[in-house]
Amino acid sequence: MAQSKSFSGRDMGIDLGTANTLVYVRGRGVVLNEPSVVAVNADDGSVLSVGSEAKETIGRTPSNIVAIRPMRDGVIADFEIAERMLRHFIKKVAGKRMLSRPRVVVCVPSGITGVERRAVIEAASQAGARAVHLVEEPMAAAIGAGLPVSEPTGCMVVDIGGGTTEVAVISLGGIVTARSVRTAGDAMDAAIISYVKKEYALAIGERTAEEIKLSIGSAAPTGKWSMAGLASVARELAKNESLAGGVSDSEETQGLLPPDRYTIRGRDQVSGLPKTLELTADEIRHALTEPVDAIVMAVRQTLDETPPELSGDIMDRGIVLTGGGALLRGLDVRLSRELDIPVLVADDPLDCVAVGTGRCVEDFAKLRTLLDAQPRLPASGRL
Ligand SMILES: Nc1ncnc2c1ncn2[C@@H]1O[C@H](COP(=O)(O)OP(=O)(O)OP(=O)(O)O)[C@@H](O)[C@H]1O
Repeated sequence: MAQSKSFSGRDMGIDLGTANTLVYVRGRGVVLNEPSVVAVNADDGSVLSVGSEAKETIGRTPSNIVAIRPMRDGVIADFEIAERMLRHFIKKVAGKRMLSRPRVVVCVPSGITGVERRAVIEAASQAGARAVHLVEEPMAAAIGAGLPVSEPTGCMVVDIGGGTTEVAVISLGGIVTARSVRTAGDAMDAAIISYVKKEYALAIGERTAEEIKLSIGSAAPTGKWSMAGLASVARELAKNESLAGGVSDSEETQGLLPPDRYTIRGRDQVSGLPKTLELTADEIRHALTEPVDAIVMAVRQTLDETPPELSGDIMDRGIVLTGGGALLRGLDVRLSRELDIPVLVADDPLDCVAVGTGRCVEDFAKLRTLLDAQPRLPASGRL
């Protein structure tokens, strides 16, 4: 992987995500997939660790170490730290002695402003790129999901990441209508934190909330876990490494039946002491109502703005879900039921954006026209 091999000089595609950063190297595929987290010494500003190692420190740092997520809501919230993170990942992949500077295609949310675009280009250039091109996230997601983006037929992709949900209708190599809402996986975690606090006066951290979501979260009552869902839960939980709590019935996970209870530990806000609590899937589904409703609403509004001919294509073809949030159990069922349109989860939804960005690197000359689109008018931009 990236640690042992140097891909110096090879062009790269980078999915600079709120939750995870993935790097695709030309001719090699995805060679790096790490959390978008940097641990910094607050005393002197030095970077202590980046990626998986830094994520370990979230919620556990002594006061002089801060774990920073430089990407928030899908945009660069802390430019300096984002640049250091990018530089670290590019160096990790390209090797310390970069013989030639790579061309880099970076994937950005569709609602990004001109200032934010320039910030991304500058960060990647400072990190060692010789040329930087941007591809919009829903376009990359659609390419990665194998949708026929260049054909004169409408297809709809909904990419649910950590910070943003990107909804887009694509036809003839361009985004016809798009919506980017700042409600996605992180908002689901926040909703779980506030539910547990309100109902049980128990304080839990982001990592525990995410583990609850991965283990028993859902958008509609569902039956079995899909293989893709189960694999992603294992992968994401492994990134968090040590579980704060535990799934109550391990046989249920092995048999592909989602568990319906999850045990957590947190701090009782009244006594200040550690407390153990068992949560049910039903109450977590209830806790997720607001973010899930916001995602359904974003898709509905985008459909409302879609020209009728393209709507017909989408009715026939169905809506394709990508991004980690696509794996929330029952989300496809819920969307399909509310919108009366078939909804499909892409294969490997967590990798679609990186793979699509990678395709732009591999077929640069052919897909060049899909890159560096200018920001659209606010009506179809970020809410
Ligand atoms: N099985 C699952 N069920 C529910 N959510 C999941 C699952 N697996 C991953 N996620 C969530 O998906 C999100 C990460 O998805 P992804 O890696 O696509 O986002 P990102 O690209 O980093 O974010 P953004 O697109 O906003 O920049 C996290 O919030 C994570 O908790």
